Amino acid sequence: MAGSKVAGRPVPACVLGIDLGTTSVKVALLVEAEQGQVVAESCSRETQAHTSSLEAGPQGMEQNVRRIIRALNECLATLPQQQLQRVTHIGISGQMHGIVFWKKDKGCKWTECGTGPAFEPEEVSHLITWQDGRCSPTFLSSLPLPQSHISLATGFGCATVYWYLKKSPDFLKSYDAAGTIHDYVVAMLCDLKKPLMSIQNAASWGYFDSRNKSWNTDILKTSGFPVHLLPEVGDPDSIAGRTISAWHGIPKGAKVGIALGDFQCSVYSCLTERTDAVLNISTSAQLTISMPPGFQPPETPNPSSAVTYFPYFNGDYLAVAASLNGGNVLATFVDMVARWTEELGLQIQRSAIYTKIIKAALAQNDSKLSVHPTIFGERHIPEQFASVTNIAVSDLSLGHVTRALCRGIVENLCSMLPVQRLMETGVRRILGSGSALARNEVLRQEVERIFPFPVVYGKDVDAAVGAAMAMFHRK
Ligand SMILES: Nc1ncnc2c1ncn2[C@@H]1O[C@H](COP(=O)(O)OP(=O)(O)O)[C@@H](O)[C@H]1O
Ligand SMILES: O=C(CO)[C@@H](O)[C@H](O)[C@H](O)[C@H](O)COP(=O)(O)O
Repeated sequence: MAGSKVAGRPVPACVLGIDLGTTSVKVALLVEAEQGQVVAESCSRETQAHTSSLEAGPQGMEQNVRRIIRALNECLATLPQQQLQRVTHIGISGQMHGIVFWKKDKGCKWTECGTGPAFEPEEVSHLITWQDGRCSPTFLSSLPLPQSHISLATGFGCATVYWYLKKSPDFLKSYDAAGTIHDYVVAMLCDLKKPLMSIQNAASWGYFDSRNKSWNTDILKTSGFPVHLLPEVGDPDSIAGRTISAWHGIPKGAKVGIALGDFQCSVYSCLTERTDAVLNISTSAQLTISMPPGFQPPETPNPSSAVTYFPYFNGDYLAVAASLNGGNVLATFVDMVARWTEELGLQIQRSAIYTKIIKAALAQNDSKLSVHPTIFGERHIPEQFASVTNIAVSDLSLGHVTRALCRGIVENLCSMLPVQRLMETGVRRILGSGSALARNEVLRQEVERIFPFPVVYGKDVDAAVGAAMAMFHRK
């Protein structure tokens, strides 16, 4: 059942948007209304998917795909059946750069659950995420030079494949398909024999030439890279296929869009003016501005540059300060407080710690502490870790430290893409997105102090909304 028509094509009645993030899964149901698309329902669930890496040890950052899909199923099970039965299109986004391997025809099995058929992962590897640190700078420099405008970094899909090829080759022999976690979900829903990947995600894997939209196949083949694992690549507005089964009440045959980058979808959910800058703080953090139509990134990257150019929609690019240090810094601080508390013999829920540190920081309007928060390094300076300076005995309360930490996260992003450059490019407004921002008033206060522009906030399901909107707006 479709709504009105646009350019002769029936407009979807109801679209499901999904975001498979690093910390949580978000889903959103969008319906056509007079004022445009509106969010009728949404849900988020933490995945708790972090798991140890058998091959890479402490440098590995891997997630259990079964837990990610379980969180997705839990989210969908909360949505009203009568709405799901109206879904005609599904837009899917997720954490970029990472890689999942699976065995073709055995990637999942479909079973009956409370809300109809659903799939469960079968012969699937862990997700090696964008936070993975197994590829040291020395290892990366031993690899062939990519023909791409984006510098190769640890946690990028192709770098991870090279690591397995050289350090654990038997691992690769078990699989004959690969993609990001959201490419995996698209492939399972549509029973794709060959995974399909959007330019947005291909650019995040490395060894991808965005200009001619192709993998560096010759470079990769010459070095023994298993090119059969590389997905087919398609434009961001492509339809990957149709669902092969009813899914949580969504009718069989629903159109599924090619999987998209989460940060591009977060931007797409709110960016309306070219004078807008988007600040997304989720597990990671990105500060982004639009590049002019027709912009093409330089042929070769500047590895020391903190700004990269990421494919967006319709051939456009975004200039992005993509920090590895966002909400994950706060999550690590909360985890540290929890562990210290447990060592002192007390138990306190991490959710309670978030509430208390935010409340303490709201009561502490300023702090002279200076926190450089890069506990995860940054891609352009991987070995510069965090530091705290100007520590006075008067500034040691939980409130001081939390306020300084929130300010440091925002200042770090501004050191990568300075306010001065935003002003020079004509930015007039900051659009805020991501759960870490939506759930933390101190972080919002520090954003509003640091940026000399009005700040407008989205919801905490922005990338899921953006993925759904992209389906509505397909040409
Ligand atoms: N109870 C909470 N209160 C405030 N912030 C929280 C809370 N729980 C998690 N967060 C923040 O939210 C971040 C995760 O945001 P989310 O949008 O779920 O990430 P992603 O999109 O990467 O999966 C965490 O890194 C943490 O900083
Ligand atoms: O690192 C970059 C871009 O290079 C980020 O924009 C990247 O998309 C994100 O870190 C990952 O997609 C993870 O996003 P999230 O889970 O933090 O929302």
